[in-house]
Amino acid sequence: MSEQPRRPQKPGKPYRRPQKDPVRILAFEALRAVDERDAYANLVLPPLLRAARAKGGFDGRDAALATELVYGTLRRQGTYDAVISECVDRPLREVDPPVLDVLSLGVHQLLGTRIPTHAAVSASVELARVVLGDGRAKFVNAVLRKVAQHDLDGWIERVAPPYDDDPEDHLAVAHSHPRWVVSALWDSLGGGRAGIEELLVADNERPEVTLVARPGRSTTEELLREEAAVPGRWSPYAVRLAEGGEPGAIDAVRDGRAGVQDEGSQLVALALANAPIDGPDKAWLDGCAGPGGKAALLAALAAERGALLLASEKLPHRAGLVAKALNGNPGPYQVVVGDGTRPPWRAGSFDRVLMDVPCTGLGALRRRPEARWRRRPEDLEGFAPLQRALLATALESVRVGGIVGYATCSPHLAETRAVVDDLIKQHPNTELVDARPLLEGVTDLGDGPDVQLWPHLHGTDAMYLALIRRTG
Ligand SMILES: C[S@@+](CC[C@H](N)C(=O)[O-])C[C@H]1O[C@@H](n2cnc3c(N)ncnc32)[C@H](O)[C@@H]1O
Repeated sequence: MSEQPRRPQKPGKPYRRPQKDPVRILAFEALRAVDERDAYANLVLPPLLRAARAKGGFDGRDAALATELVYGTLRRQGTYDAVISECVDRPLREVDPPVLDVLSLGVHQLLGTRIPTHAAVSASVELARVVLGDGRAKFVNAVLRKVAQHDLDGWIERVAPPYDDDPEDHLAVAHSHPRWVVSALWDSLGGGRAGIEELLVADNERPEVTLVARPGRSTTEELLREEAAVPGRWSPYAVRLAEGGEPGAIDAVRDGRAGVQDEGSQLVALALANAPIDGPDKAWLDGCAGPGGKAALLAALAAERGALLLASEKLPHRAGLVAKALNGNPGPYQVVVGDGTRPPWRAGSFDRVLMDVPCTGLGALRRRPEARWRRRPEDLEGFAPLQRALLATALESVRVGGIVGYATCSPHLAETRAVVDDLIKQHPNTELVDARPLLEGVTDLGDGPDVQLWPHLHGTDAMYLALIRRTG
């Protein structure tokens, strides 16, 4: 018996397994960790990259792309959220966070990299198929096709209010900073549109890696023998690493004779060390020393002068990092666990004191891509009493004629000038010292006497330094 002829089947699309792209899967995992566990990208990423490289089939270029995708997506999240909002039919808070992460990664590839449009969309859809499933991959595909209709400038024109209507909101959306941060940076920077825009642009760029050759332990000549090394801009101890230079591969860094340190931090330590004082110069204090970058430079400079550095830090594990950074210092030093608001040392016992106080870190946004979204204006209220108490300790710990450096890695006026002005008023036997001449060769330092460094003007973090002499 012959079989009844079957009705020809409609040829369905054969199922194709999603293509696993290790770079994008890793980038997605890092974003999830930052989102879900409040992790820091700069801490989450290195172990993920190490594990991927150890598994094999993941080279330096893959690592560079994964890093760019994670950092770029986080930095530009404000702009990208505004774009995605225009392309989905519900409020963003109703989009599942993992879906939003895949979309943001896709938007960054479309609007913030040179990856061709079709590759950016198809790689994102494949990623969605792997980590979200086929159904949601269709949604990702539809949204990203809408995003691909304009470039970044085109989108900014559509989603940011015109500058003339609302300058701060325009800058916030266009340059992906929270509005309150734009406002605070602008207050501190002063000036018109050009300066603040340059600053916001600089905050969105990847900072160079800068090394410090700790005096007496290494030299810039030694570091400059590295292939990727070029001289620093301002600090006589600084060497910059061009793209691709790996500090961990440098002997002097591995054995602590040199370290990774932004030039702004080097300048702060140098200015304090070089400020003129009369009388003895034997005892130096770093009252907020962890993790020890400035302490290591100060200790090396102190050693050249036969002075001792006491490095104090409240948190034991951070004091441990200080001890590691100072290990091998050619001169005398001591590391103690101590609360700077209840100092275990006698008043008036130091010739030089650094208080590099805990702060919002708004001056280091280049390095911590997610920090701008985590900080809240209320954080300032939390830091204010601690910053004042620590500066008060510094002013009491220094001897008459000695010098205090008050530093923050934030340019927010509430953490810089407001603290210094209050404390000078409360301690009549103190005076501000012009810090500018102590930053030799550094330009654009404003009216003084304190100093505010800026990423767009100096290529450094936005470090602040006030030098204060105790006069009685
Ligand atoms: C901005 S960081 C200092 C960075 C350090 N100077 C460097 O260059 O590596 C501030 C440090 O102060 C510490 N700290 C916070 N409260 C403190 C207190 N009451 N007394 C002493 N240190 C404190 C924090 O744990 C943190 O390590």
